[in-house]
Amino acid sequence: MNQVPIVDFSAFTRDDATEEERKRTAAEIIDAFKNVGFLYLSGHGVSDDLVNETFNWSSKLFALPYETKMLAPHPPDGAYHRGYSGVGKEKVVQIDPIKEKGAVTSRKVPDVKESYEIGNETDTKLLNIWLPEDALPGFRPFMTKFYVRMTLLARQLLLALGVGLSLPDQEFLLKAHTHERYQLRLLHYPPVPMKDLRQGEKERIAAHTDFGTLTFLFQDSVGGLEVASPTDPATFLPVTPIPGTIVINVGDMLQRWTNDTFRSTMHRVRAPPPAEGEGDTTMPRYSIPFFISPDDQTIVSCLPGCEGETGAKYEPVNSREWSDARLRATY
Ligand SMILES: O=C(O)CCC(=O)C(=O)O
Ligand SMILES: [Fe+2]
Repeated sequence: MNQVPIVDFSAFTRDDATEEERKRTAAEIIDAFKNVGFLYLSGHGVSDDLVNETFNWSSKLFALPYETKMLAPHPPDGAYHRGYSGVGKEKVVQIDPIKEKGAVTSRKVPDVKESYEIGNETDTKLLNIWLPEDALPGFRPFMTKFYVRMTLLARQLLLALGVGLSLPDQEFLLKAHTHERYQLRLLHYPPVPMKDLRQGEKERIAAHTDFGTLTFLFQDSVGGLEVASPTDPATFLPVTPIPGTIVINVGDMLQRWTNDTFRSTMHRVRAPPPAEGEGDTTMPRYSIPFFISPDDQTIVSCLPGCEGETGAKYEPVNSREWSDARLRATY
């Protein structure tokens, strides 16, 4: 059974949506984030054509020769998360998001993936690292357009959270994300021997939590994404691709903001489910996460209404200092 719920977002965003419908949809999102930390969003308004086109650009990018991709190299500083990283460059490690006392697992086995990171084109501090235009003509304007489209969806989701959490200012979270210093990530997991993935000798992406506010993830039809079970965190459940949906999950920052009311759930990418006539090697897999994080220097402290019986569990933290420390640990 698929335990990750599907939420139809059109009942929140439709022009003629009633107050009742908006509240009900927001409540469904809150429930999913409390119980699982993941949901599938349907009715999100990002057209299939646009998503398909984005995947097409992504496969064109990764099909370029390595030397060409390296014309837009990710800087050595992990906190400058822009540009291209080749297979084996990034090693996802899990850091305790709560205690911040360093790595929980000391795993430093490289993931079998390559990635390309894109930020806000209007950001004057963290500039994007693009390929020369003639290496892949049209890529930059397209990705810039897609990025902007995703910021619109992020705004609607942040507003829905304000409604669902009954925040005194429903736009509170929206207002903490005005600079839109988000991150669009193109991921390519090249083919690997099936047995390596099945036996856990290699991973496409090791178990981790995301560290921002929310992640919006588009995945192709290959499969392999797994999420820790809400009832037994040692067991991972498949997040089977559902066409037309976006997988959305809570990041560590939002878990902390909500005083652990929401769950920032561990997830990973392993072997796709066994397929008939499968060979010795997995299919390549492409996915496109879009990460949203608060504005720099946002002080993240318990949201009103999330105190519960214990009161605020955590000291306020500065969002930028916190996430830079995590990013650096990944490189
Ligand atoms: O490729 C995927 O499906 C997941 C990617 C992911 O979890 C991440 O980039 O943080
Ligand atoms: Fe992730």
